Amino acid sequence: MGSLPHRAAATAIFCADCDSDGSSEKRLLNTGGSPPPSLKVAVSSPQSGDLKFRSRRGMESKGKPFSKLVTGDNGYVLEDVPHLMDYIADLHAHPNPLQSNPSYSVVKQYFVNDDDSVAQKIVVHISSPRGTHFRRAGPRQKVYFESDEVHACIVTCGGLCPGLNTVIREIVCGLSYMYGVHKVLGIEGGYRGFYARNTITLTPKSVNDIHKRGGTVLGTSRGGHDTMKIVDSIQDRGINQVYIIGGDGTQKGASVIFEEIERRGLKVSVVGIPKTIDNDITVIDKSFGFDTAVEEAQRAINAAHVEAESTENGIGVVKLMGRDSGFIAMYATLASRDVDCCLIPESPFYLEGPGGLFEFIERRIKENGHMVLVVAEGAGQDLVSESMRSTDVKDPSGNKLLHDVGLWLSHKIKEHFAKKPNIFINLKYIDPTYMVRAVPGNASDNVYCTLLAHSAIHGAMAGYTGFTVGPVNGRHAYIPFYRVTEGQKKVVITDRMWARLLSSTNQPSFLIP
Ligand SMILES: Nc1ncnc2c1ncn2[C@@H]1O[C@H](COP(=O)(O)OP(=O)(O)OP(=O)(O)O)[C@@H](O)[C@H]1O
Ligand SMILES: O=P(O)(O)OC[C@H]1O[C@](O)(CO)[C@@H](O)[C@@H]1O
Ligand SMILES: [Mg+2]
Repeated sequence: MGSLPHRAAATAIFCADCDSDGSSEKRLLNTGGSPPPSLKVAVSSPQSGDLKFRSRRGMESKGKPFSKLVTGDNGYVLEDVPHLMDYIADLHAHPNPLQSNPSYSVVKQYFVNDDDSVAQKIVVHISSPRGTHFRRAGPRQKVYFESDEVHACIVTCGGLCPGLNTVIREIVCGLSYMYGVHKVLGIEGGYRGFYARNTITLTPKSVNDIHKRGGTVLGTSRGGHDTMKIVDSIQDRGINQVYIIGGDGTQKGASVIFEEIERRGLKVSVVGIPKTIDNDITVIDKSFGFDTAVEEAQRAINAAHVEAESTENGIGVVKLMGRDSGFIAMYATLASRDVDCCLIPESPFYLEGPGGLFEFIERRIKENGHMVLVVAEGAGQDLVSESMRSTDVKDPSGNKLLHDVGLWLSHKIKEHFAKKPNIFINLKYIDPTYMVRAVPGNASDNVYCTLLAHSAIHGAMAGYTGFTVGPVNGRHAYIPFYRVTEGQKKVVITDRMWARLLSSTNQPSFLIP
C-alpha cells in the first residue's frame, strides 16, 4: 500500500456523497500523486467537488457524521483525522527537531511510518475483512510548526480524575524538551476560562512537581461552552495548538471548537486528551486515572469488610463512581474478593421477592454472618426515582444529577430487616467517591499520562487536528472526534468479564424479576 494521505494532493481523492456506511466513492477529484492501486480516499461532504472539510454541524442534522475515510484491500478502512493542509493550502513542512535531539536521535526508527495504522479489531477470522483502522500516533519526519512559532494552551474540563496534573506537566515538558516550544498558556477553570478567567504561564519549572498532587492546577468546570467566544479568545491570543483534557462532553466541545477554527481557516491544531474516571469513553482501551481509582476504592472496600466482619450480621455498603458505566465497581469488586454483591447501571436489579436483592442478602448473612455490597452511583436510579417520586435535575453541562443510591439502598435494607424480628443487622455505609477521584495518579497511570501527552504533542506538531489521542489495542492512535463522542463505553453484561464477576461474588443475575 502507498503512503496514507493526509492531504488532497498526496493521492487519489474521491469526494463522496456518503452512503449510510459512509464509504461510497463517487468521482476522482484530484490526482496530485499517482493513486496507489488499492487505496481510495473518501472525504464525506455534502458538496461534491469540494475538497475542503465540511462542518459537521450541517451534516449531523442529516445524521451523517463527517468523516475522512481511506479504503484499501480486503476491507481495510482508515478512519483518518483532519490535517491543517486539508484546509490551508500553503503550509510549509520542516524537519522534525527530534532528529537532532540528543535523547531521541539514538532511537532506531524513531519516526512513525506514515503507512502505519492501528486496527480497531484484533481478533479476526480467516475470511473476515480487515476492518476499521486509526492513524498511528507518534513523531513524524516532518512537522508543520517551527518551535518558536508555537503558542500552545492547555485546558481541563469536567470532573476531576487522578493524573490530570501529570498530563498537564507532560504536555508542558514534552513541548519544551522534545520540540523546543516555550510558549504554553494554562486556561483557568475549564472552557469558560477562555473568555472569563485569567491565564497562567506554564513552564517546565512551574509544573515540575504537580504530578504529585491530585486535582488540576488549572481548575475545571462544567457548562460555559461558548464556541464563538472560545475561538475568538484563541485567535486574539495567537494560540495555535489547543490541548483539551476532558471526558465525553469535553470532546464534543473540542469538536465544535475545531469546526469553527477550520471554518475561519486558522492554523490551529485542536487536540483532545480523553479523561474519564468512569472509563466510559469508547474506542480507547482505558482512560487514565481508572487504575488509580480502582486501587483507591480498595481502601473503602477493605474498611467496609473490616466493619462488617467485626459485628454480628454486619453489612458494609460502598458507593463508587460510575454514572452510566460500572467499570470502577466491577474492577474494584473483582480485585478485592471481599465483595458479596456488585450493582452497576448496566445490570438492573430489584429488591423484593424470589431472586431479589433482599433474599440474597438474607441468605449470605445466614451463611457468612456478614456481607459487603458495592454499588455504582448510577445503578438502580430508576428504582430510587420511583420511590422518591422525584424529577430530573441537571448539572450546568446538562448531565443528569444522580440520587444517592448508596444512601437509599442502605435505608431500604435497614427498613427490610426491621421487619424481621430474628435478624438484627448492623449496616455501615461508606461513600468514598470524591476521595477516590481526588488522589494523584499512581505510578502506572503517570507513565500512561506521559505517553498520552507525548502522542498528543507529536500529532499537533505534525499538523494533525480535530482528534482525540488514546491507546487502541495497546498502540496509541489518533481518533477522529466523532468516533469518541458518538456513544459511551459500557460494561457488557453478556461478556466474560461480567460472568467472572458473577462467579466471584455468586450473586444473582437479577434477570427474572
Ligand atoms: N455537546 C456539547 N457541545 C459543546 N460543549 C459541550 C457539550 N457537552 C459538554 N460540553 C462542555 O464540555 C465541558 C465538560 O462537559 P461535562 O461536564 O459533561 O464533563 P465531561 O467532559 O463529560 O467529563 P466527566 O467525565 O467528568 O463528566 C463543559 O464545559 C460543557 O459545557
Ligand atoms: O460532582 P461532579 O463534579 O459533578 O462529578 C460527579 C460525576 O463526575 C464523574 O466522576 C465523571 O467525571 C461521575 O462519575 C460523577 O457522577
Ligand atoms: Mg461526561
